[in-house]
Amino acid sequence: MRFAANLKWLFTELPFEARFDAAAAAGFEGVEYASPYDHDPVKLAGLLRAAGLKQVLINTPADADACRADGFRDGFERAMEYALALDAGLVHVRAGARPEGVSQERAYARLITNLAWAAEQSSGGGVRLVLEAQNRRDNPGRVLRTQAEAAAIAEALGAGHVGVLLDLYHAQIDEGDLITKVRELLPYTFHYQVADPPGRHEPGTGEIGWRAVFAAIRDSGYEGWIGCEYEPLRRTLDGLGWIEELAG
Ligand SMILES: O=C(O)[C@@H](O)C(=O)CO
Ligand SMILES: [Mg+2]
Repeated sequence: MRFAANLKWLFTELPFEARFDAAAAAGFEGVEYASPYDHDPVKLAGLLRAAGLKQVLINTPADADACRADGFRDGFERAMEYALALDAGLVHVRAGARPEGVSQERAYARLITNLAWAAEQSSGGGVRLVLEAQNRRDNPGRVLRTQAEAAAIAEALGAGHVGVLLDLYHAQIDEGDLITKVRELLPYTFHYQVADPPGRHEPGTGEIGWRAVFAAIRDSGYEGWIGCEYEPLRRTLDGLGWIEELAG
């Protein structure tokens, strides 16, 4: 299994630019971070190259949620520019939270319309899009509510390059039954992220049975990356033993 360091969450003991080398020195071959937009893409590409790292995933900009009527298209185009500059294979298209005064049904319809447009814009370009259903406790008002909804949208769009980011932290909080999800969502799962609830720290610090879950991922034949998107309990390096212990 291939683990990517999420540089928004890991190695925060260091300034952002220094996290690339730190991740590579710790043995990571890939990195992800939600928002590259405060940085020059050429500079980011140089940091990746110098550290010998692959950029695995970025998000669409935080002010361009796909459930909104305004701003999405410009934000998506910006995300695609960064994805191409960084050679990022995956763009997480943020579904976002229902705008005030807008019904769930209307926001959901807007999400589908925007995603259909984004799927068409990005078809044949080598960048794949993923949808992440986030838990309702941390994300009140979120429009994409379940892992099954995310998979159903990917299926309905039928684009082939739109799939699911199965974040096991969110999935555990709202739904549980993770091993079934790993197996049933495999055709749609382009990316995983991991953290252990309730604290969102390293796997092994909370309630998930990680040995069985990682064994299910391995047995499923999943070949993508697993993003480490957790808040280290102490220093990042001190907490990396779970990779060998639970997923080795
Ligand atoms: O799970 C999360 O919070 C992230 O993957 C994210 O993309 C936040 O928008
Ligand atoms: Mg996530």
